[in-house]
Amino acid sequence: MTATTTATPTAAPPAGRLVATKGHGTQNDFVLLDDRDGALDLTPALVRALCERRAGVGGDGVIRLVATAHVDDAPAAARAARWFMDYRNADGSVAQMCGNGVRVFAAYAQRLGLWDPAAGPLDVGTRAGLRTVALVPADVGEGLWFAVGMGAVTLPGGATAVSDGGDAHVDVAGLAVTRPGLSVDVGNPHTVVVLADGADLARADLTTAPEVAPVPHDGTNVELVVPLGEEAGPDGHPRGHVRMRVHERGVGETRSCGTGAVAAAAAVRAWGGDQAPDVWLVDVPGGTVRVTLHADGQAELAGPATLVAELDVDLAALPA
Ligand SMILES: N[C@@H](CCC[C@H](N)C(=O)O)C(=O)O
Repeated sequence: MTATTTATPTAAPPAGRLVATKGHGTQNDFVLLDDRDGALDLTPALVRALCERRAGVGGDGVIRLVATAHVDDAPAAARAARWFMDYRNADGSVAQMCGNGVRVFAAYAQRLGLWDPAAGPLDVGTRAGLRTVALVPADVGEGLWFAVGMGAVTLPGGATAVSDGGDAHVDVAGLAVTRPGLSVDVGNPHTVVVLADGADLARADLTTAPEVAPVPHDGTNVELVVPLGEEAGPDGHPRGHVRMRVHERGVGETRSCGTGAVAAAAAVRAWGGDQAPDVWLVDVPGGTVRVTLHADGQAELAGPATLVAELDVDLAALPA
């Protein structure tokens, strides 16, 4: 049951202009567009121009808020949501899901008057299915975080043991040897590689995409993780802790990836066996998020979402 409100439509911008909002979740940054009536022709070229960091607005991706009724290729499960997150990577490609993005989408829906958190969670349609967002107390710092029901997390290559490491081989520039990688599906594809320590993590060169073999059919996001051990959580139960860097499909290295954090937690728990914790803090260059892995295979991602600026974009001034 979605808790959306009936908001008055915004006035259309003048011809040649686009009203946009800039936001981020742990410094994974996005250009947000209010296209609730589905009138915008969001071409790959427009996405690339908006995301361009020097001549454009700058972002790891574009998030278009649109009524699900206007999305022809929305999966059946997403049709229960009134609003749909149409997510595009900075290179113009379409992605099924974005864990940081869906939190920022919720903050944006709230700002637009389309969601009242006091009335209940927000249902969000995505290409990976239905996602649900609610406000929760922050784990790190003050204020509120956005907690997202992320759906099922699966290991397409099967569960693995530490000694096996995974179902793929990953070659990361800057690291001497090829590492095992574990494929994790969070609605979008991930390959998680465990490293020994922070020195290895710092040494990894993510200015080029890690080479994954066998080559994933639809590409993959690659997470490099270093386990940091366990600590007691606020409820007294042990909580796992990892540090992560990520190379995102369709973008390059980013300062955070929410689906990647879920994949990292799922992989480290698979390597750790039955005794591994269900709750994980994942430190990324842009901050910290919390992942909860439920016994039924469902995951929750919690973290901050920040709206930074309202922008009046001159389309004619964007790079070609
Ligand atoms: N940064 C996002 C993931 C965005 C999509 C990804 N690059 C893909 O192509 O699958 C996140 O926070 O999950």
